[in-house]
Amino acid sequence: MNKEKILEVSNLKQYFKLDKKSIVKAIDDISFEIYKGEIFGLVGESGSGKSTIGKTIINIHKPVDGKIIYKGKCISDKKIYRKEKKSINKTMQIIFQDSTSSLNPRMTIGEIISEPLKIQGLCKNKDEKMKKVYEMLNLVGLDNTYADKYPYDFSGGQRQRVGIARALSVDPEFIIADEPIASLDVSIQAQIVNLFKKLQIEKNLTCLFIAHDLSMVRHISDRIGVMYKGKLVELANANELYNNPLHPYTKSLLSAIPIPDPEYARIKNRIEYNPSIHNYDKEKAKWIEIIPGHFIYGSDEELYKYERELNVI
Ligand SMILES: Nc1ncnc2c1ncn2[C@@H]1O[C@H](COP(=O)(O)OP(=O)(O)OP(=O)(O)O)[C@@H](O)[C@H]1O
Repeated sequence: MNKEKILEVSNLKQYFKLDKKSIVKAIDDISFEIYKGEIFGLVGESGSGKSTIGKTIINIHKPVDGKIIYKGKCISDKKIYRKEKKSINKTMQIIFQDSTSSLNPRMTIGEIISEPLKIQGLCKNKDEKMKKVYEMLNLVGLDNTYADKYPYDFSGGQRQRVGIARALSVDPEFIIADEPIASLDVSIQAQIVNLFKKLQIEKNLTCLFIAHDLSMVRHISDRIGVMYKGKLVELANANELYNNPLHPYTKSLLSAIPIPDPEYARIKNRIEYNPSIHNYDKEKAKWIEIIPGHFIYGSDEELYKYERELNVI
C-alpha cells in the first residue's frame, strides 16, 4: 500500500453542551491516520461518536481541541478551511447516512448529480454533463431513464444511491462514507461495497467508511478503528483485528456478527461487553501501539494483559 498520508487526525476532541451543567464528550482525544488508497473502517455502536468525526472533518463542527491535517493542510483551522473550501470540496466528499433529506425535491436526479460538477466548473457543455450523469447512474446500478425523474419517484434505497452518485461525480480522492449502506437491501449493500472496492482499485480512492457493525466493514476495509463512547479503543489491520481482537468491546462486536451457518451459529457465544471490567484509573489509560500497526487503549495493567495474550512478552 502507498504510505502517503491523506488525513491525519491528532488528539481530536469534540464536546457538546447538553445543558448548563452537562456536556457529552462525543470525541474524546482520538488520533488516527488514513493513507492514500486505503479504506479505513470506523465501527462502534450508535452514539459512539463516528458521525461526529465525519462532521468535524468536513468542518460542520469546529473541534474543541486537536488537529485535522488533510493533504498537508490544517483544515481544523476555520480560516484555512474557508480559504481552501472549494479545492477541499473538489477532492473530499461526504455521503451521509440518509442522503434522502439532502436531495432537493424540486431538482431532477440529473440536476442533483451534476450540481457538484457545476459548482466546481468541471463540465464544458450539456453533453459532457449528461455523459457524466449517466456514467454515475450506471455506476450505482441505476439506468439512464432515472436522470429526468425526481427524488419522490424513488425508493429510499434508490435515493441513497443517487446521493452516492452525486458524491462520486467530481471524482473525489477522499470520501467520508457515513453508514452509506445501512438503509439499503442486502443485495444492494454488497453492490455498493463492491463499488467502493472497485473505485479503490481503479482510481486509488481513499475512504473513511463508517458503520455500526463489523460484518460489512470486514470485507471492505484495509484497517479498522473501533470506537466506544467517544474513544478509539482499538485499531489494527482488518485481518489482525479479526484474528487477534484484544479489547473486550471489539470481542463483543465480533461475536455479534451474524453467521449464515445455523449449526455454527448455535454454538457461537455472544460476548456481552461489560464496561465496568475496566476498573483502571481512566486518567491513566493510554493509547499505545502494542505490536506494529495494532493500537489499543488501556491502563498499564490491561496493556500488560493484552501483551501476554499476544505472546509479545
Ligand atoms: N449537534 C449535537 N449536539 C449535541 N449532542 C450531539 C450532537 N451531535 C452528536 N451529539 C451526541 O454526541 C454523541 C455521538 O454522536 P454521533 O452521532 O457522533 O454517534 P454515532 O456513533 O455516529 O451514532 P449513530 O450511528 O447513531 O449516528 C451522542 O451522544 C450524540 O447524542
